[in-house]
Amino acid sequence: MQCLHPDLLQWQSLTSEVLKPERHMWLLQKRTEEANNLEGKMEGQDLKKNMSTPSLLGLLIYIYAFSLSGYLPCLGVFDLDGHENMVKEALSIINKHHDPIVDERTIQWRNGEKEVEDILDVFITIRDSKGEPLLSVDEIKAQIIELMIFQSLVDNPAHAAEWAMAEMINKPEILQKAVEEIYRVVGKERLVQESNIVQLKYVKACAREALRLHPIAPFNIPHVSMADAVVVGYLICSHVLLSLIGLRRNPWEEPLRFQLERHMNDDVVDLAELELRFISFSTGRRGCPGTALGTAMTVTLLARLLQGFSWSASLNQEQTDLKESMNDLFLAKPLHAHAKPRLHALMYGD
Ligand code: HEM
Repeated sequence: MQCLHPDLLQWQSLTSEVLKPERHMWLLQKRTEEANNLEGKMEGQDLKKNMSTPSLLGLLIYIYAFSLSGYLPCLGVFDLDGHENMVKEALSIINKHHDPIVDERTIQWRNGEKEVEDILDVFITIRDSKGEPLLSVDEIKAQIIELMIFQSLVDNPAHAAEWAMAEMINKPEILQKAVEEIYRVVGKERLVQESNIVQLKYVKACAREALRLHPIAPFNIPHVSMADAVVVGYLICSHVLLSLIGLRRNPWEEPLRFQLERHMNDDVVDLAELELRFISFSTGRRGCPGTALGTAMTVTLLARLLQGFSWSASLNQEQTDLKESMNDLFLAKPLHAHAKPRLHALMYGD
């Protein structure tokens, strides 16, 4: 039985094509190069230096922001809260940065100078059942922004790793155990690889606990179930949004404590939580298709930060400040911590 809107079916087949397991493996080499660059560039660098990133993060705020015209559409033309203007401004900055890359790449394909090397190439070359390009150039540009904002790809792994680090620096015994696990499994002579993730149970529990305690947004992407459903014993009526903040608290003891034991009893520790005792990647038909990629990025980032550096609160502070921002669920102030390299200099590249 086909019960999905054709546009949704197209969107789902597109995302499953772009994020299918073969592609995940195919892009491993590129992710490893990026991770290696990060290790080398860590000291003193601003990791959010891409000029379009602040605009993307700004857009995330407006996905959930209260807007009067959302309730009284007739007021939409007045843009009373200024959201429309701010979203337009942010989109124009993002487009200025991304459009030339898409345009140049499309020309390379037209001139036959290119082969499939990354997800942008996949978007350009993907065909429909008649062999025609599935997406126009404008649709490709829209898809890329969509992938970056709507799926929070741009910051979900960094958000989880930043919160995990902030929590762990305040709990040196946890930090120490995670580092010991990394040295036991991987050692000091080579950097953590994605293939090690399966053995890094304790590090994964740290990332999982960060995802539980610090979701990136207060509500799930506006997906609702069409019929009543039971989630962790709670009846959720149809058309109700799940609150990520509520779920991080309800089924847990001492829910606001960063406590790893709650995850260590399972034989396998995964970042995905299929029983929805909290929401990391969610589940079901609209669950995150980037679970494998999101897990790989989050755990590798966290593990490499722990492997490569000794961490402490920034100078003159005993603890990191764990206050949440007033406007969103990010740290009120970006994490500033003291990182001292502890591997051989050759491990940090040039
Ligand atoms: C730590 C990393 C990530 C987390 C925590 C995460 C979490 C989520 C969540 C909670 C949803 C909503 C599910 C729902 O409403 O039921 C979602 C949707 C989605 N995510 Fe992720 N995600 C992550 C990384 C990624 C990555 C790396 C990609 C792709 C490159 C991705 C692609 C998507 C897509 C395409 C959807 C929409 C699915 C749909 O609408 O059917 N995500 N993600």
